[in-house]
Amino acid sequence: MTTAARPDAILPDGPSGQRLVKALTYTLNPDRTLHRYQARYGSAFSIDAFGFGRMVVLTDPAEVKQILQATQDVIDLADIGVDRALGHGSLFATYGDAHRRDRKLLTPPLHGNRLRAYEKMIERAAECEMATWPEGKPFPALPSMMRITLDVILDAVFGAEGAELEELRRMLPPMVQRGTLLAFLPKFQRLLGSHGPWARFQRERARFDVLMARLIDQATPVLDTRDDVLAMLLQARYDDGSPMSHAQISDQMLTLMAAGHETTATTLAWAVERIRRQEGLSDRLAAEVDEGGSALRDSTLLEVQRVRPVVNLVNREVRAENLEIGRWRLPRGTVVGIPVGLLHDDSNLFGDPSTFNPDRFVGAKPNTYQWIPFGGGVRRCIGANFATLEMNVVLRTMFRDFIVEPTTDGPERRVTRGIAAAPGKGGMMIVRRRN
Ligand code: HEM
Repeated sequence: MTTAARPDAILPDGPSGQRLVKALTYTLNPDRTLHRYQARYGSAFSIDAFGFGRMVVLTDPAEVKQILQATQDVIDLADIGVDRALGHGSLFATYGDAHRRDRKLLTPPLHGNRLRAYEKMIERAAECEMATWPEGKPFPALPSMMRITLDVILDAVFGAEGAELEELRRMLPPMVQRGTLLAFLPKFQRLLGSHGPWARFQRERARFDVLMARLIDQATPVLDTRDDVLAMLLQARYDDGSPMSHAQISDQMLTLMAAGHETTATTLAWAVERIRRQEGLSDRLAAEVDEGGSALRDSTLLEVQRVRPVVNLVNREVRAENLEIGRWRLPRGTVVGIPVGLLHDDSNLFGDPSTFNPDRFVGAKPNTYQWIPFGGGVRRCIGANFATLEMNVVLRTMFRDFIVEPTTDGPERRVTRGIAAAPGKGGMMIVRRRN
């Protein structure tokens, strides 16, 4: 235990020495590093991480629950300058009351009955991509899933068509990847001046705003005929009757794309990777589709996200003068990390945690503060229901039309891409069309 910075602070111990080296070690292999520190320091430790600086990592389920349940004046998302990439209006760059107000407007288009409107469209996007799949030859699932989830977002969220659709489809994935890197590594922003990645990102962002202005102009006269998220946001009103500004809407649309595209596609690639390694599972999932059921598919998705969460760490920053939590006293400004994988690996929470067992969730709902691939509390992923529906429809379409061949290959290792931790080979798959 150390008492650091402020004399009244009580922070957990952690590795000392070269901070840059430690941060790099964590970035290159977050899973192994976090497991190692947990074995060495116990349920709480302090580490260095790019973008966050010194961070207190908590893995005790009671402490994690306390963090996720706390109000936003006590602890909120860490401010790591995400606005540089996503804009000041982004849900990731607003806090407290401003965040609550914006979240209230963004929630309806991504929940409840609205989701049903997207189901057919998701199925069409999946069918279109799957029509290109080769039979009997290995190929990685990830690029294919990335194309499906991109098309779904551009349709369901942006309502994009024609020339704008084509341009957004081309520009958004590399732009978001550059933006994420620059948000986490602000020093790169000065690199190479007007020829560097930051200048390029700014040009792309300006072009994105032009395209958004066009999409808004196209949508405005026909709002009542549209059911995409953009059209709903244009009609949404704050409690005082005012609308969201177009600049804010542009920031939110980029945010939804950045948060929802790669995460959903990567989880689907893991689903393929895990399912192929579980004897008989592929056949059981296909039989369930034929019978019109979904219990095993739902449960498989929950279990894939337990054993292979694509977001490694949920972060918060203490806003209160002091936060007393368990043995610790965390002063204002302390960044707290909740390592999703370590919680999911806790044998007190999940029996035989290292075994992939899709049946464990059949007929059993996971605990919201223990199964946390979507984070938790007032900051829980706003797209969780949308992503769950999308993943479900993609798997249903896949098992309806294809036999997914099992494999005896070893597990693919986790590699961190821009935002998500992906299977190292992209989730290799071999399929045959069902007749
Ligand atoms: C499997 C897919 C997905 C995963 C694993 C995932 C995971 C996460 C996680 C871990 C967080 C942080 C939660 C926290 O701090 O407690 C988050 C936040 C967020 N996600 Fe997702 N997400 C996914 C899909 C989506 C989709 C499809 C969208 C939108 C269409 C989306 C939009 C957002 C937004 C806007 C936030 C910020 C919420 C806020 O701060 O209030 N996500 N997501």
